[in-house]
Amino acid sequence: MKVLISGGGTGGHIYPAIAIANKLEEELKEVEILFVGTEKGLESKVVPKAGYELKTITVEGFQRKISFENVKRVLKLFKGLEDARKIVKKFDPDIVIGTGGYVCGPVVFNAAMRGIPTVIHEQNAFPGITNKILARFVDKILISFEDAKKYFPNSDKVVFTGNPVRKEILTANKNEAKRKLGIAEDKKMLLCVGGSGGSRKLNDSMVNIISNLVKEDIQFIHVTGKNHYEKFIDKLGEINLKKSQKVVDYLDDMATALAACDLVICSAGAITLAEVTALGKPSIIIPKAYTAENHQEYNAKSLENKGAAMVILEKDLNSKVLNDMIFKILGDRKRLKDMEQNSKNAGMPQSIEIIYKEIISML
Ligand SMILES: CC(=O)N[C@H]1[C@@H](OP(=O)(O)OP(=O)(O)OC[C@H]2O[C@@H](n3ccc(=O)[nH]c3=O)[C@H](O)[C@@H]2O)O[C@H](CO)[C@@H](O)[C@@H]1O
Repeated sequence: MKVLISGGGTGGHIYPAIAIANKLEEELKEVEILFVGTEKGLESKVVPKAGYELKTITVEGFQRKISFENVKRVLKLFKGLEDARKIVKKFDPDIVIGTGGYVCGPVVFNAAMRGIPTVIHEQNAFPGITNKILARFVDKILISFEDAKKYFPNSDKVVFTGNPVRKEILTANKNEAKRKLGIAEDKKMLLCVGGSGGSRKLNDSMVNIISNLVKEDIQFIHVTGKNHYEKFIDKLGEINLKKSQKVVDYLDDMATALAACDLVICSAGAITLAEVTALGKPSIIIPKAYTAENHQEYNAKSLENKGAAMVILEKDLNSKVLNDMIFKILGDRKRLKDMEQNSKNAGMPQSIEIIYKEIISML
């Protein structure tokens, strides 16, 4: 069986695609998988590292105003459509799966026009523009929040599946992970990550908190995001970190870091939250402001309402507020335990099974 998967730009579109690819490989004896992304997107690094072949096409989103840049992007879209047509024709897939991001537009559209079975997965409660357009042409729409249904008029195609989590994360074990990281099993560990690109606001607060974590001998990994790393290290200045205290630009092995930690500080990307809850981790969530329809605040509040997380809005965020919350939660065993249980209850680790069944039912 041949499966073409396309999704990209940010981790939130790429990792669900990888989770689906992993599951298809695990379940089906003979499956050939090809990814289509862009050279510029994170997928050009992440997909080959995950062991899959990636073909790239040229496509970019449009600006919300009339501009010369948009004219160039229209031309790129035509080129992207032509590249996608060639890839789909040559690979001749049995099914095409799109997980969002501009790149999957031309690929999924082309496959649908050829009569190849097509399915899209939407990670957010408020669908992205590409999925909204593709919804008219595809055979099936998989959604992760019941609320998303109202944005898709042909509701007979819509199936609620939740967000898929990679197998390596679902199967990771806390003590094993702590051993792998070479850190103490009996001491608390903090993981701080602002989505696949990092969060400048979160970095600005964390840079002042790290000296307190060092003073209190708390184990941590802080992920700055690739574009923010150098500035962060500059601002941090001379500081002696222990082996159990790390600042990195990106985590290739999220499974180990997430499994090992006792508390996560994160932004509210849908896949990050699916992973955090699949492992039942308590969290302090700082939703990124100005995301489409403010969806990160919506994601974050829904976990806070379930008692799984505490939320700090970016407008209220500063080092003191975050520092106090970290130490308050870490120092309260009962609260940590309750949040852990509530987080587990909010998780949907079975999502990948549901998605797999839906895909198979189309063949
Ligand atoms: C600013 C913005 O609009 N962000 C959107 C984007 O977020 P973003 O791309 O940040 O996506 P998520 O936070 O949902 O997921 C990030 C993914 O990257 C992985 N990861 C992250 C950092 C790292 O160092 N290593 C690593 O492996 C995480 O484990 C996770 O699998 O897509 C999400 C899903 O469509 C949306 O909900 C977010 O709102």
